[in-house]
Amino acid sequence: MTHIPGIVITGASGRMGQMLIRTVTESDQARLVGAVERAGHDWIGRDVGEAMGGQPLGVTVTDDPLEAFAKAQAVIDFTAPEATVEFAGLAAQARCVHVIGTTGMSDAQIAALEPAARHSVIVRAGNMSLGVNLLVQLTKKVAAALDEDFDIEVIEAHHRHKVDAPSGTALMLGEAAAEGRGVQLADVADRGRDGITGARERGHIGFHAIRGGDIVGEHDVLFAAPGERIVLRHVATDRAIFARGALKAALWGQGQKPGQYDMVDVLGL
Ligand SMILES: NC(=O)C1=CN([C@@H]2O[C@H](COP(=O)(O)OP(=O)(O)OC[C@H]3O[C@@H](n4cnc5c(N)ncnc54)[C@H](OP(=O)(O)O)[C@@H]3O)[C@@H](O)[C@H]2O)C=CC1
Ligand SMILES: O=C(O)C1=N[C@H](C(=O)O)C[C@H](O)C1
Repeated sequence: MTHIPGIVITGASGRMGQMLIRTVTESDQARLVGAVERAGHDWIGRDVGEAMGGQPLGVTVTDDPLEAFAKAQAVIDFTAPEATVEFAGLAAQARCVHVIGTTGMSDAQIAALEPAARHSVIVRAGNMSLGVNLLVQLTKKVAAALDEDFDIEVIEAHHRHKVDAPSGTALMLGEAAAEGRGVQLADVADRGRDGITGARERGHIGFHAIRGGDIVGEHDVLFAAPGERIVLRHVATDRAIFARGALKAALWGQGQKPGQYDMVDVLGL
């Protein structure tokens, strides 16, 4: 009989947490075996399906991540940077695949994942959708094909609750553009403009963030030259695309060697 991996969802009450619970429970390739929230959250001790306003799912929300991870083969984690660093250590102890969708992580927080990745499989991406990961590849190609006469700007739009900017996706697209150009993003990134900024610097990559309403996630990569513009665009209208990608990553990670991977590995792009 094929083994069906057990999955724990952290940040179960969040926008992505609830979408992930629906995606895992609707899948015949995975089982929901745990739901984690922080200590003191009013969902702790309740059945997660009932807490979401639906039928019971037979999984009680816990504030003890290690106890939940010990019963699972994968953890899908769309929470907050400090929580994700803590969960990485616990997922490694439990030898679970750790799928990380959390964005806004600092360089130090990303480096703190490395010890865990010696013992477990980590799949991390600022965007788990097929469409965005394809757009990343296209951005790299277009940037490599064009010279610095084309100014590159990354424009993103998200809902009013988003706490980090630029978005993880915008940074992935900026990294891809920089790689295509053969430069380091840190040397050329201009994050937002305000006041007397001076004329645009040739070869720089600009980032701009719009926040409003319930926008799920929109990303444009603009290549603007005198006389013409190219715009590469992705529009997300349903968070299910991220949840489906994350579940795919959790299943792909089973049996892989410990280490850090991304959605390009998972999707074979
Ligand atoms: N990679 C991708 O494809 C995508 C990534 N994201 C990213 O996922 C993250 C979450 O987004 P979203 O769902 O909209 O945010 P929400 O704020 O709706 O959800 C985050 C959840 O994580 C919980 N949480 C935070 N800290 C802890 C902790 N220490 N222990 C347990 N739970 C914790 C929060 O609980 P509380 O409310 O109590 O703080 C909340 O339930 C963001 O970083 C976002 O950018 C989002 C969509 C797609
Ligand atoms: O916070 C969100 O909502 C999203 N976050 C990710 C990001 O930072 O790019 C992915 C998606 O755009 C939605």
